[in-house]
Amino acid sequence: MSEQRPTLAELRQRIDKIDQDIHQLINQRAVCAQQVAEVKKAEDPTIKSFYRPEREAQVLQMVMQRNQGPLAGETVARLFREIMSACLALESPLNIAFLGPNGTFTHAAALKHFGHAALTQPLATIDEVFREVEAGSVNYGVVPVENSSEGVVNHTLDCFMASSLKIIGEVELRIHQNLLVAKGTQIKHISRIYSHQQSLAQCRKWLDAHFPKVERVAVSSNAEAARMVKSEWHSAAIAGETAAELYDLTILHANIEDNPNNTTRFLIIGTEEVPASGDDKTSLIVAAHNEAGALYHILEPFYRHNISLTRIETRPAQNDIWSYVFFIDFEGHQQQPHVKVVLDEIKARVREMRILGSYPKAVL
Ligand SMILES: C=C(O[C@@H]1C=C(C(=O)O)C=C[C@H]1O)C(=O)O
Repeated sequence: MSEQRPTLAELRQRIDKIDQDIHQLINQRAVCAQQVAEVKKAEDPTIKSFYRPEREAQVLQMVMQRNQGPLAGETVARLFREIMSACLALESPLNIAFLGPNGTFTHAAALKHFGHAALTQPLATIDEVFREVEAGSVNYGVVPVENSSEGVVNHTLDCFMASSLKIIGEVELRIHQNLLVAKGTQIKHISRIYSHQQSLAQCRKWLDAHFPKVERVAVSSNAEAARMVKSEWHSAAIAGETAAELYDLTILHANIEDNPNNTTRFLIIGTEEVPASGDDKTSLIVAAHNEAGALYHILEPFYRHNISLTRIETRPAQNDIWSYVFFIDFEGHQQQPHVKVVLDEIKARVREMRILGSYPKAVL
C-alpha cells in the first residue's frame, strides 16, 4: 500500500518541531559567537570591534557550497547573513555610516552587507562618510563606486586619493528603479520627475518613451526625490522600493531601468587590513611616470603572473595637472606570494603606488 499523504495538522506539527530545533540551534550559535568575542578580548584588550569580514565571507561561501535546495543558495545565505548580524550585535552592534539619506541604494547595500542588526547612520556626502570613518566615530562606511550602465562614481575615487582609509569589502546590488507618486496622484497630473542624475540616466529610454515632454529634475539622491513628491501631487520620483516604503508612496511603474542587469557596486571602507578569505580582490592606486608605455609597464606583470584584472579606471592626479592616476582592481590577496611579487615589480616601475586593500569578493 502506498504511504498516505500527511495531513495539514501533521505537517504543522512537524514544522513546529523543526522550528523548535532551529530556534535552539540559533541560540547555541549565538552563545558560541559570544565566547569567540571573549577569546578575542583576552587576546587584545583594546579591541574595538569583533567583526571579521574574511570569516563572515567564508561562512557565507560555505552556506552556498553545501546548499542542496529546494531553497536557492542566495536565499539561505541571506538568512545566515541576518543570523551572523544578530550574533555580532549581541556583543555590540556595528555602527555603519553610509551615503544617505535613508532609503537610498547605498542604505540597501549597507543592510545587505552587514545585516539588519547593524546601526546605520545616513550622511549627506561621500566626503563625510570618509571623514566619520577616519575620525573613528563609526566602525565602517559604505559608498557607491561604479554602476554597470553609468560607470564610475568619480567622487569616491577622488576621496581615496586624499585618504588613508582601506577597502575592507564590496557589495553588489541589483538596482531596480520605480516611478513613484504620492497617494492620489494620477499619471495625467505628472508635470515633473525628480531623481538622482544617475537614476535619470539609467531610465532615459523608458522616460523618452513614456514621458517625453515631462521635465526631468536632478536632485541630490533618489530618497530626496521620494521625500519631495510626498507633498507635490503633480510630481513623480524615480527611486528604489526602500524609498517607496519609507515615504509611503505608490509604485506607478516598477522596474523601469533600461538595462535589466543594472547593478551598482559599493565599497566598505575602514581602517584595518583584512586577512585572506580564500576568494579575494585587491585594489590599488598607481601614479605612473610621464613616459611612453607607462600603462603597459604597469599591466605587464599582471599578464606575466596570470592575474586577472577586474577593473581599471583613470583619474586626473590632484597634485599635478599633467599626470594621471590609475585605479586597478585584480583577483587575489596582497599576502599571496605571487601577488606580492607583482606588487613589488609594479612599485619599482611607478612614481607612487598605494594598496587600498585586499578584501573578500562579494558573496551575495
Ligand atoms: C564569531 C566570530 O565573530 C564575528 C561573528 C561571526 C559569526 O557570527 O559567524 C563571524 C565573524 C565575526 O564577524 C568569529 O570571528 O568567528
